[in-house]
Amino acid sequence: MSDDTTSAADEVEVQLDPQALEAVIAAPESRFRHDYLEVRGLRVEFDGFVAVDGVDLTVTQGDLRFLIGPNGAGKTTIVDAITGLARCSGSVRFGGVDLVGRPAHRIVRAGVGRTFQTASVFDELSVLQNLDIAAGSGRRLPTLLRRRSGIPDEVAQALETIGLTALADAPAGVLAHGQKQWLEIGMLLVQDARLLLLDEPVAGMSHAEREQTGQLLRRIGEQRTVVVVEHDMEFLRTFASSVTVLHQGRVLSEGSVAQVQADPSVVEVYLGRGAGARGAAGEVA
Ligand SMILES: Nc1ncnc2c1ncn2[C@@H]1O[C@H](COP(=O)(O)OP(=O)(O)OP(=O)(O)O)[C@@H](O)[C@H]1O
Repeated sequence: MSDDTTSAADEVEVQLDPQALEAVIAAPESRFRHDYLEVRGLRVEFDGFVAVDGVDLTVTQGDLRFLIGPNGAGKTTIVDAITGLARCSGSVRFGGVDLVGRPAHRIVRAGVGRTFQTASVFDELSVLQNLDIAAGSGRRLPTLLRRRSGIPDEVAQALETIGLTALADAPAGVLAHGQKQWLEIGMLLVQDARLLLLDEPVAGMSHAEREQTGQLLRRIGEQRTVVVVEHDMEFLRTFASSVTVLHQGRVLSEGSVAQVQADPSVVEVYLGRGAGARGAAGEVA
C-alpha cells in the first residue's frame, strides 16, 4: 500500500464530523438507518417485590437476541416494561426515543410492537382484514369488512413475508396454530414496528412450524430489531445470534449461544435450583 493511499484515508477520517454522522443515522428517511434498543438500569417492582433489578440490554438491528432464564426470571416483565405495560424506572431508548413513562399506545407509535404468549387475532375476520385493522388504514369498519380487489402495498408485502398470501381471504379462525402466530407477526409488520418483542413465539408449534418461524424471524431481523423470549432450547441453538440469560431479575450472562453454554454461572442456575423449571438451563449446556 503506498503512502498516498494511507494519507488519503487519514484525511477522510479527519474530515468526519461525528455530530453530522449521528444526524444522518438518526434521520427517519436515511437508508443508513440503524436502530437499536438500549436499556439501562431497568427496574420493576411489584408491591415491594423487585422483579427486574437493574437490567442493561443493548440489541442492534440485525441481531436476533434471545432472552432466556428460569420461570420467574423477569423476561416477560422486561417486555412489559419496554412496551409500557409495567411501571418501571431506568432508561429504555429505541430509535433515539426515550420510552419510559410513555403510555403504551405512544410506544407503539414509536415503532415498538410485541406479541403475547397466546395469539390475539380476530378469528371471525379474514387474514387480510386482520392485517388491515392492524395497519389502521383509516377506513371505517363497514368498509374495512368489505372485500376489495386492491391490497395496500405494505399489507401485500407482509402477507408475502409471513407466507399467508394464498390464505388472505380465509378466516383467521381456520389457520393452524403456527399460521396464527405468523399472522400476529404480520400485524406488527404492517404497524411498521421496527422493534419486535416476541413472547414464546414457537410455543406449541410443530417442528416444521418452528423451523419456518425461525426462517421468518431471520428475514425480519435483517431489517428490524428482534427480541425473542423463549424456552425452546433447540430453537434457540438453531436461530439465536446472541443470548441474554436472566436470573432473579438480573442479567446472569450474555453472549453467543456457545459463550452462555460455557458460562459456569448459567450451568449452575440451570442444573441447580432452576433444574426443575420449564426450559431448565441444563438444556442449554
Ligand atoms: N403483576 C404482577 N404482580 C406481582 N408480581 C408479578 C407480576 N408480574 C410478574 N410478577 C412476578 O415477577 C417475577 C417475574 O415474572 P415474569 O413473568 O417476568 O417471569 P418470566 O421470566 O417471564 O417467567 P416465565 O418464563 O414463567 O414466563 C415473578 O416472580 C412473577 O411472579
